[in-house]
Amino acid sequence: MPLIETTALEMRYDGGVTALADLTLAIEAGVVGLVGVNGAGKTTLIKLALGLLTPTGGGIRVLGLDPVADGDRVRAKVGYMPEHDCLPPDMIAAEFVTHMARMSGLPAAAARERASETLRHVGLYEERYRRIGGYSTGMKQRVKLAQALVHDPELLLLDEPTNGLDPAGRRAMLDLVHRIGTEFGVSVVICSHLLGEIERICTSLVAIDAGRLLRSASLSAMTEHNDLLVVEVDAGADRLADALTAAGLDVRRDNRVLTVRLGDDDGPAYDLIRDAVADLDLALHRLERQRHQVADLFRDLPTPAVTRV
Ligand SMILES: Nc1ncnc2c1ncn2[C@@H]1O[C@H](COP(=O)(O)OP(=O)(O)OP(=O)(O)O)[C@@H](O)[C@H]1O
Repeated sequence: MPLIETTALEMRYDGGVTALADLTLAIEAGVVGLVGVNGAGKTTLIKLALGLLTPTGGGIRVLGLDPVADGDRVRAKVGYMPEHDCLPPDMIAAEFVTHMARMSGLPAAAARERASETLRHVGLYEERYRRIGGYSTGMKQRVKLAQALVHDPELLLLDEPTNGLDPAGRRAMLDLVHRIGTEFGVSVVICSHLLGEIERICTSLVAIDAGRLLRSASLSAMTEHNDLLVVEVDAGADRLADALTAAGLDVRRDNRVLTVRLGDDDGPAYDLIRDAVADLDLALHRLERQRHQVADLFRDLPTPAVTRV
């Protein structure tokens, strides 16, 4: 069952802005990147998935449920980390996250225990009794993540979780999201306008632009090797390219890096490269099968539909 499935989904706001138009997609379990420039319609889709907005056309199902008719049941199974600042500055983090756990229906003692545990998971255990107003942006983002996780959801919806963070903070937040997706077995939809930033932690990507689906692709194919070998030498790449071409291989050279197309039988290419490198007495830096690039999937999208970093 897809996590989120939409059929000809349309959302027109009062005032005439069409945020989503004829959007049909299926988001499968895993860590899914929902990418698109600011204004593409990502937040609108998240709000529709949570039952916070009612579509003006088409349909949406989340974990098999209809968020319009069954919003409470959907929200019990889904954690939501909003993009905007929404934390009470005068509250202590442990109290706030406990409160959110209580709101989700946990009894008082279980809520306190679960809040501590969740704050530990997001790296705020030592700081949990401090006022949120005194936290750094990175710590606030972690509190937002903790309140989304505290009721043990099946699906997490994260709206631009790296917003406002410096590069190290962004990496740390994405590593944390990746751990949640892989170690805790929670599916995650992570919205971002930066494809290049989130692609490394995602199992699939969905790109939208102006409320329409541009591309949806699993990244499993991206982790597969293609049929090219990459060979990098310190110096003498031109001589190596000549020698390999003379030996019958299909070789391209870009400075010190050669790409060699493997035939049906890989063996001879490896042997020929090894022998040529030895004969020419070159320093070999790299010899590996090339992988597909995620960017290849999105290369032909109209710019600036997806921002790359
Ligand atoms: N409450 C609203 N009333 C009217 N228009 C809205 C409302 N909320 C969003 N919009 C418009 O709908 C479109 C999609 O906005 P949305 O916030 O869903 O995009 P987004 O991809 O999440 O971008 P961002 O990351 O900047 O929030 C935009 O043109 C936006 O201005």
